[in-house]
Amino acid sequence: MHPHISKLYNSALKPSRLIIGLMSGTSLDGLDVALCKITAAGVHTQIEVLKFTTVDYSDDYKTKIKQVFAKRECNLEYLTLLHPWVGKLHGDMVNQCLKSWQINPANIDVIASHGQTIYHCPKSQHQYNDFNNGTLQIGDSDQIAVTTGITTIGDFRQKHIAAGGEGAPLAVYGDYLFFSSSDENRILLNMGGIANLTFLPQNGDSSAVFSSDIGPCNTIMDAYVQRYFNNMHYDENAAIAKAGVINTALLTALCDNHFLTLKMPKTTGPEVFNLAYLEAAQQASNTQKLSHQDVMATLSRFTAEVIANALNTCVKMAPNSVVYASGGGIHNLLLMQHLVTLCPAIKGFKNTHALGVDPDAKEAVLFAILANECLAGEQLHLNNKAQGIAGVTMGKVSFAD
Ligand SMILES: Nc1ncnc2c1ncn2[C@@H]1O[C@H](COP(=O)(O)OP(=O)(O)OP(=O)(O)O)[C@@H](O)[C@H]1O
Ligand SMILES: CC(=O)N[C@H]1[C@@H]2OC[C@@H](O2)[C@@H](O)[C@@H]1O[C@H](C)C(=O)O
Repeated sequence: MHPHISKLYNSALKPSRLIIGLMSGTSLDGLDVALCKITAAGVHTQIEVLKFTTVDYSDDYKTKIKQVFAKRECNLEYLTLLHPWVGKLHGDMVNQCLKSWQINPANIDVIASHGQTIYHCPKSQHQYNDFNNGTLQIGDSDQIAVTTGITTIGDFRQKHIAAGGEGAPLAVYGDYLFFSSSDENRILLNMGGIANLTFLPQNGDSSAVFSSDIGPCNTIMDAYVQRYFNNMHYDENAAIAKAGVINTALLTALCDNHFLTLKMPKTTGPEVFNLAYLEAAQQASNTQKLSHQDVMATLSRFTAEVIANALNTCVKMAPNSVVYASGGGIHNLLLMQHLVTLCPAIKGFKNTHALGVDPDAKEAVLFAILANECLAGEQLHLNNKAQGIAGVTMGKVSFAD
């Protein structure tokens, strides 16, 4: 047996493992790095987040990714070169974290790497009859493994697609295993570039559990700020949006979209919800001349209405649901205020801190859970046909040597 196989086998047999979860989301703000101690697997999973940080991306990284990100057409040579380059960079970032945390890489069982989504293409969003669902993440795991010397599990989304899913949201697995409760109906709401939710009814009926993208959260607002405000990545504390007035005509045009009418579960991305989407809505509502503040105020309300519709659909199925939010959008208090106003039937808005997980770390932790399942899990029986997720174990293994 090759030594790397026996090392992996031994990791799988251990009562607990040290796993580094890596998440690079659609907002392109940085690489989230969560060092987790995960004990057991499946419904017995226990997690301790030992360290968490976000390693900020340089402007150079953002510029390079934006050459291809969510674009229907791109330079294939550039994309081919970006794939190993991003992997190497993520590996370097992990090394930098381990050094500053004074942790010996030999003590880490595996790295769980999400990679950088470049294009997400569910069937509902493309016109090719011959093709089903597709999604593409770059940042090759072999590069991470070789750079860090740590076995790396990556490319999680492809198995979900192979099993009939859309490749997202994968949050449902970790959310179900770790955040389900027999005491309350829960909705785990992630507010990143795209908003998604996992519905966890308290009756423990796994066939009712589902996860779905909702629509845009920060993605259009971030793109707008980046286009019109020099050196700003996002509207910090909603300062711009708060100075504006909601425009009803633009709001109505923004809400008029096919994806938003589809039933959950469904997935989407910045391929649909982007500046072109806003510009089309402005044209349709003849609101091209609004101030930046009014546009941002309207986008904020639009985001809140889209998320509120999804939450209100869930709360009809599970009264007294409590929302546990995560992701950068929770820091946008204007958005959160709108949500509370629009969702009177939600029993409470909390964040995942209340459940023991830093809301900014949650997605990175979820990928550590998926890697743990890949190593030590048993077949999952969610029996959830609507989602097409029953019993798949995700991730591809890259060895360092
Ligand atoms: N103080 C703040 N005020 C307003 N918005 C904020 C604040 N802090 C973070 N954000 C928003 O959160 C975003 C980052 O969120 P996050 O890191 O969860 O996204 P992501 O993981 O890249 O997205 P996804 O989950 O869709 O892949 C920022 O781009 C910004 O829009
Ligand atoms: C294709 C892709 O990268 N999708 C992301 C994105 O960011 C949020 C939302 O859209 C979600 O579907 C997904 O990420 C989370 C981690 C998920 O799969 O659960």
